Amino acid sequence: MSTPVKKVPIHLQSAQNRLLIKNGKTVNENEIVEQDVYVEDGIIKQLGRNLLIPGGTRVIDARGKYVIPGGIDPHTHMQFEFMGTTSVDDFYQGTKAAVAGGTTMIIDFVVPKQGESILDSYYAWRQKADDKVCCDYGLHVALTSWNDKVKGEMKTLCEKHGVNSFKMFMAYDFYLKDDELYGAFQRCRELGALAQVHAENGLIIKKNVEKLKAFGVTGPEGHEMSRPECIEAEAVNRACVISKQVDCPLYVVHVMSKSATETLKENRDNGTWVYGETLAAALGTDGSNYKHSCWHHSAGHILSPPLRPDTTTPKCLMEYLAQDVLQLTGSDHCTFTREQKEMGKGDFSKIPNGVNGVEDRMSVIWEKGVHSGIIDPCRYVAITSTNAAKLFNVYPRKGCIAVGSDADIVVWNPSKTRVISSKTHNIAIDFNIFEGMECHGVPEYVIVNGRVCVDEEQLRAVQGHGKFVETPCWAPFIYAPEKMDELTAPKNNGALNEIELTNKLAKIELEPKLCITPTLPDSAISTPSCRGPRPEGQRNIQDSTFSISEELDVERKSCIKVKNPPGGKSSGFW
Ligand SMILES: NC(=O)NCCC(=O)O
Ligand SMILES: [Zn+2]
Repeated sequence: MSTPVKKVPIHLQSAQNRLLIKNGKTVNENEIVEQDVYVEDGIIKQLGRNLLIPGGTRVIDARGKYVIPGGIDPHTHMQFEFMGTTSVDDFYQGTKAAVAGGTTMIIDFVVPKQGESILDSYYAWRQKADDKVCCDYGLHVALTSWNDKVKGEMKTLCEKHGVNSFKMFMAYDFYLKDDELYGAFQRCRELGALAQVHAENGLIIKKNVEKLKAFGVTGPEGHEMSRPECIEAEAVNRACVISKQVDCPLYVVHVMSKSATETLKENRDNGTWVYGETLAAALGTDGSNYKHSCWHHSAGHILSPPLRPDTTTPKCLMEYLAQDVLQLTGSDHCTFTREQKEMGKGDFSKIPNGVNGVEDRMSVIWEKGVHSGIIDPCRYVAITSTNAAKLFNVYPRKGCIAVGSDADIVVWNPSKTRVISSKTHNIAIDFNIFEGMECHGVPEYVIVNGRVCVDEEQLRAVQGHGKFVETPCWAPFIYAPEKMDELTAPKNNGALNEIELTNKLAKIELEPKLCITPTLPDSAISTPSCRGPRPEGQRNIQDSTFSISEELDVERKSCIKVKNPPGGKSSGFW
C-alpha cells in the first residue's frame, strides 16, 4: 500500500514548483516530438499540446530548441585521493560544473584504500558528497582487494545501500589478479550487479615504464609509450574471457582506442555479455597533445588509458557509438592543477592521471557527434543519458522525458555556439583539455529536479540540492531486456486526461519495484530490494502534491517475476 500523502491545494503551492516548457521538441532515444512539458514538484506531470495548467506557472519558451533528458555522467572522480594527491573538484564544484554543462546526475566511484572496508569507504564517500551535490548522484564501488570480507560487504552494499556496480582495476598498484577478477565477476553475477573493469595490463605497463626510464624517457610522452593500444586491447580481451566463464555482464569503462573497441566487439559477437563506455576526452581530443612543446599542456592531457596518437581515433569512436558497438559516454572527470601535475616533473609515471570533462561532455559530444552528422539527437540522448539510466537501473525515473520521470531537463539550443575556455569554465583548474573548441549547441536552461539551475545560460546551481539515488541490482535492461518495452518512454502527443495519467503513473511505478527472480542456485539469489520498504533515495512517485486530480493515488503493482535466466541462456556453469 502506498503511504497517504496530504496534498496541498494548488492555489497554496508556490509557483516556483511549476514550470511549463513550451513549443520545444522533446527528444527521447526513440523519437522527437513537438510538445510542451509541464513540471510540478520536480516531476514531469504532463506532455502534449494545449495542456491545462494552473495560473502563475513559469513559462519557458523553447521554440526552435530541443528539450532533452539531463545528461547522466556515469564516470567521475570528485575529491579523489589518488597518486599521492587529491583531485581538486569536490562534489560541490564538480556537480556545479556538471549542471552548467547540462548534466543532471553523476555516478562517482568509491575507491577504497587496499585492505579498507568497502562499506566504510562507501560511508566516507556519502559523507563527502551528500551535503555538497548540486545534482543527484549515484555510486559505483571499486574492489581494490579480494577476500571473503569484500564478498560479504558487496552483498550489503547491493541490498541495503543502492549499489549495483563494482569496478575492478587491471592496472595500478591495486589491480586484481585474473583469479581474483574471476571471483569478483562471479560475485557480481550472483548479486545481479554489473562488473566494471579498467582494462589495461598493469604488469606490462610497469615493465615498459622501467624500460623507457632506462632509455632516458622522462617527459609526458612516456605515458602513452608505456601503455600503447595493445596493452588496453589485451586487457579488454582478458576481462571478456574471464567474465564469460562466469556468465557475468561486463562494462568496460573508458574504452580509449580503436583496437580495444574492436576487441570488445569481437568478444560481444562471440557471445560475451559486454557493454562499452568511452569518454568525452577520447571523442574530443587526441594523443598528439603528448608531443606539445609545453610540458604542462602535455601533462594536462594525461589520463589512463591514454589518448591515442592515431588522430582518426575520436571520429572512429563516435562511429562505434553510432553503431551501438559502444553504448555510452562518461567524462572520467578527475582534475589536478598544474602544481599537482608537476609531481611528475622528471618522471612521467608520477604525473597524476586525470583530465576534466564533466562540464563539457554534453557540448563536445553534440559537436563531434550531432553537429558533425555522425549521430542524430535521439542517439545523442541515448549515449549521454538513457543508456546510463538503463544500465544503472534508474530508468525511466531518469534518462527520458516522460510523464512521471524526474524533471531533469535541458533546453538545448542547437543554433547557439560557445567556445570552451579555462577562462570561463566552472571547474577548479586553470586548464581545459578542450580549450578553444567551438561547440554548436548550448544548454540554455538546465532543470534539476524541477528547479531551474541554469537560467538563460546563467548558472544558479544550489549546493545540497542533489541527493543520493539508489541504483538497484537486477537492472531489467541487463537481465530482462524483454521487459524494457514496459518501461520505455511513452509516445505521447496529446494532453493526458486523468485516466491516461493514472495509467501511466501506475505503469512507471513498476520500475523501482521491478525485481527479477533468476533461475540461480538458492545460494546465489539476492533479496530483491522491492520486497522491503522503498530503499533510501527512491522517490515514491505517489508522494507528490500534484493536484490536477486530488485522487491519483494508484495501487502499487506487485513485483514482476521472470522465470527464464536473465540475459538469455547461459553458456557458463554457475
Ligand atoms: N583515468 C584516469 O587517468 N584517472 C582517474 C582514475 C581512473 O579512472 O583510472
Ligand atoms: Zn576513472
